[in-house]
Amino acid sequence: ENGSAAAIPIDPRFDIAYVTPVTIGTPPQTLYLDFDTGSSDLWVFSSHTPESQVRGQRIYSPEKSSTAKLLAGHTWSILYGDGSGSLGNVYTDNFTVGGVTVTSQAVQTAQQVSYSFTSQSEIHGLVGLGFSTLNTVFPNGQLTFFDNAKSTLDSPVFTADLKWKKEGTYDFGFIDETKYTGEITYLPVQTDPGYWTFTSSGYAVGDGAFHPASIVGIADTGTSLTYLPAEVVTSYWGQVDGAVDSDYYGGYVFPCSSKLPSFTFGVGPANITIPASYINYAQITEGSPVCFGGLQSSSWLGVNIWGDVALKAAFVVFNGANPPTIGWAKK
Ligand SMILES: N#Cc1c(N)n[nH]c1N1CCCC1
Repeated sequence: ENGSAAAIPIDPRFDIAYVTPVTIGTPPQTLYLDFDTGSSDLWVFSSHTPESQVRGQRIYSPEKSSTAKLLAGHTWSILYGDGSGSLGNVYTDNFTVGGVTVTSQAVQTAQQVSYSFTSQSEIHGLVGLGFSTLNTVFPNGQLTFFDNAKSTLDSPVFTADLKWKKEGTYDFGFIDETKYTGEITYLPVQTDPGYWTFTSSGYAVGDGAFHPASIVGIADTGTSLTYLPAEVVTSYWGQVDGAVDSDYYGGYVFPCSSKLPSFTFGVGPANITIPASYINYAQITEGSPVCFGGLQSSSWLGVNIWGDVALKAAFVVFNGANPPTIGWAKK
């Protein structure tokens, strides 16, 4: 059975993250979760989360679900690259997204969440869509929703059609030809250690010359911005009057009134152009004349990340066949 679900920006001012409605258990409990191709744990705010750490989030209560089963002796603990994290225990239960149901999905219930999760009331947990090798459940790692659902889908794929300041969609099991233009270019994926890792063929700043390069990075729906090698972002921000790489603000900032160039990245023989508006990410604070860039350096990260700023410029196919590939199309 195939499916389709909304990817809703959690903030109307800028695309910090997207959430998607899911139902868990019997009778169904609806939560809005962050679908994240950069991790592989499905965890939720729950009746096991201390009240002091819950601030408006919906919670999953396994004790209210007749189909919930404790996965005895199993725990989990995850730390994300931005320093946020969570931990807890594990149940299996019915899990449905956009009409696709997995009857015994490992649902990781949070017993602790870090403050950055407590402070974001619109995100009720995560659905990891990375490879199951990254799952943190101990002693036995669990399968992602996609790995569990794959065999029931017409095709072992899911697609991401994220949008700038608008609602997009995640589709499961099929490729909707109405969502893109031209051809889809498929690239090989390196599945070790478990991210959707691919190699971009280069970049161009605005209408400038294309610079062939091999940029190895991960396609990560759970990261707001895009983080690329210093030489790439330096050549981009070098074209913007008043842009500086600020220690104070933790990245490239620029006068909000500046005209930004677009950014084009290569996908095999094809390319995707990120409009300048997507790179004019947000004012530092409400009403500030200083704006934060959507393109930042990856040098302190140790990995290049094609986050939402890049993904929303394309229609992206996450092909879970053997071997997996990743497809990119203009839209
Ligand atoms: N850091 C980080 C990160 C990432 N690279 N992918 N998803 C992430 N998060 C999901 C929720 C919090 C951080």
